[in-house]
This record gives sequence, structure tokens and C-alpha cells, in this order.
Amino acid sequence: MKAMIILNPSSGKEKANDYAEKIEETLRSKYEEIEIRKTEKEGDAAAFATEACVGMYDAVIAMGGDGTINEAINGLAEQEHRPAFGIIPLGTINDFARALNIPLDPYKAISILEEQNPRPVDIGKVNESYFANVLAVGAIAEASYNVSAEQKTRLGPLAYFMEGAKSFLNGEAIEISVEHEGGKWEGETYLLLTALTNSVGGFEALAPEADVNDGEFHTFIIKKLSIPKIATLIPSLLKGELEESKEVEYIRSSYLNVTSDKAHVVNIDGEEGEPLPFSGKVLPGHLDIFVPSNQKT
Ligand SMILES: Nc1ncnc2c1ncn2[C@@H]1O[C@H](COP(=O)(O)OP(=O)(O)OP(=O)(O)O)[C@@H](O)[C@H]1O
Repeated sequence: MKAMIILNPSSGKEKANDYAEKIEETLRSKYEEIEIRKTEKEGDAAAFATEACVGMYDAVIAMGGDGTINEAINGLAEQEHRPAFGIIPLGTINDFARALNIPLDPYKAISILEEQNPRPVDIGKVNESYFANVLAVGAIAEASYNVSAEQKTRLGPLAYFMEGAKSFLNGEAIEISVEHEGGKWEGETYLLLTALTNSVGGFEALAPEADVNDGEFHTFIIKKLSIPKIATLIPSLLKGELEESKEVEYIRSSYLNVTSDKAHVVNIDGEEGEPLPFSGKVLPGHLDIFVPSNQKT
């Protein structure tokens, strides 16, 4: 059995080497061959993951923030042989780890790797790239680029929330058309958000119904509203009842085509992706991911 560990040392900071030693020690009982690959720049994590597929590895474990995890997923998704995939969260938000109930403490996440079983998890394909957690379009999505690393470290998910709130106040709605198997929605929105899991931007109650392998996108379109009405959405958001709000269009679908007159930015798993239009579809159970054995199914 062969395992590849993909480590982003800049996410682990001074503890990165400690984590690497600990994971090697933990995996030794299960895998005869263990290779640690450290990323140096953008694109490395994706390239290493593809190498692991071609080299018929049994497992790939990504250690880093959501950016590293997303890259690794993109490196795995197109390949015929896809090793089981593990996640050790070393970032600030770690949405995907949250959604899968993987402990946010890296040592705990490593130590339970031994008891974890791979479970099929849905992956989203948007145009030619893949995502594991969330797509966003609109003024709020664009605001997330303004969050500095220092703010993320200090405030965590709240940093995104505050930038998002600012963009509501200054932001302009965008006009979009959204097509899916259940129909078509056209109108003005501040934010379209498509989630594959129930944890987005650190808010675990955003899409309570979303399960990691339900084969569906969970899309929320926040309609253009007056400022006082926007304030009424906050309690619904915190209670996980956003989908019931009249100000929000909630769509469950296996595909989604979004178009607009303008080339608005699309945020894919927290990173800037190609602008609109996009065609997205769910690839059901596309990756086998190590999740804790107490995970609900
Ligand atoms: N050795 C390295 N030194 C500095 N940057 C790196 C290194 N290896 C990869 N990167 C860059 O790190 C970015 C990915 O970071 P990732 O999101 O995984 O971690 P993070 O920034 O610590 O997490 P978060 O975004 O949650 O705070 C990529 O843009 C990649 O180009």
C-alpha cells in the first residue's frame, strides 16, 4: 500500500515539520510506502495529486488550508484511478473539514486517520474546474477578496461576514438567469451561493439539509432587497432557516447554468475562478474521502 502526503508548509507554519513526522508515524502501520511532498507554489498540490493517481497510490492526504484541499481535488477529479483522499486542516476556515466532521485540531485529525473509513463524497464540476464546497457570485462574493490574512487569523469566519455586510451596504445587485432541472429563475441578486455541504464560510448552519453525498447542489439566491429587509435575514441565517425566507430563492438541483449580461466574478471554494457564464453539475460520490467513523450517513 502506498500513500502520498501533500503538505503546504506555509499553512502549518512552525509546526509543519511536527505534523509531517506525526502523520508519517501514524500511517506507517497501514502503508509500506509513504511519500511526503511539500508544496512551494500555486499548482503544486494539484500536480502532486495527479502524480499519485498515475502512480496508482492507494491514498492521498492533503495537509493545508481550503486552497490546498481544493487544488488536490482538482488534481484527482479527472483521473481514472482516484486514490482515497484524506484532509488534515491547517488553514483558517477549513470549511470542508468542518462539513465532514474532521477535527480542526491537526493532531486529532491525524490520530483518527487510522480509524477513518473512506466514504463517497459529491464533487461539483463548474465549467472545467472542480469544487468541493461552495460557489458564489455577486457583490458579497467579490468582497471576500478584500479579507486580509491578518483579519482571517484574528477574526476567523467573522472577517468574511463583516466584509459581506459592508458590500450589502455599498453593493449593487447583479442581474442573472439561473437554469436547472426544476425550472428557471431570472432577476436581480446580491448573492448566489451554491453549496455542496452544510458548512460555508465557517457557518455550519447555512444549508442544514445538505449532505456530502446527496447528489445535489443547494443554491440560495438572495433577492434584491431594501436594507431593513436584509437585516431580517441575519437571524434566519444564524438559525439555519435561510431556505424558508421569502427573500431567498432556494433551489435543489443536480445541475445549474448561470448566465448574465456581464462577466461577473465567480468565487470557487473561496478562490477567484473564471467569470460568468458557468455550467455546473454534481458528480455524485466522485471521491472516496476519509471521514471519522462516527459520521452520520
Ligand atoms: N511553501 C509555500 N509557501 C508559501 N505559499 C505556498 C507554499 N505552498 C503553497 N503555497 C500557496 O498557498 C496557497 C494555499 O493556501 P491554503 O489555502 O492551503 O492555506 P492557508 O492560506 O493557510 O489557509 P486559509 O486560506 O484557510 O487561511 C496557494 O495559493 C499556494 O500557492
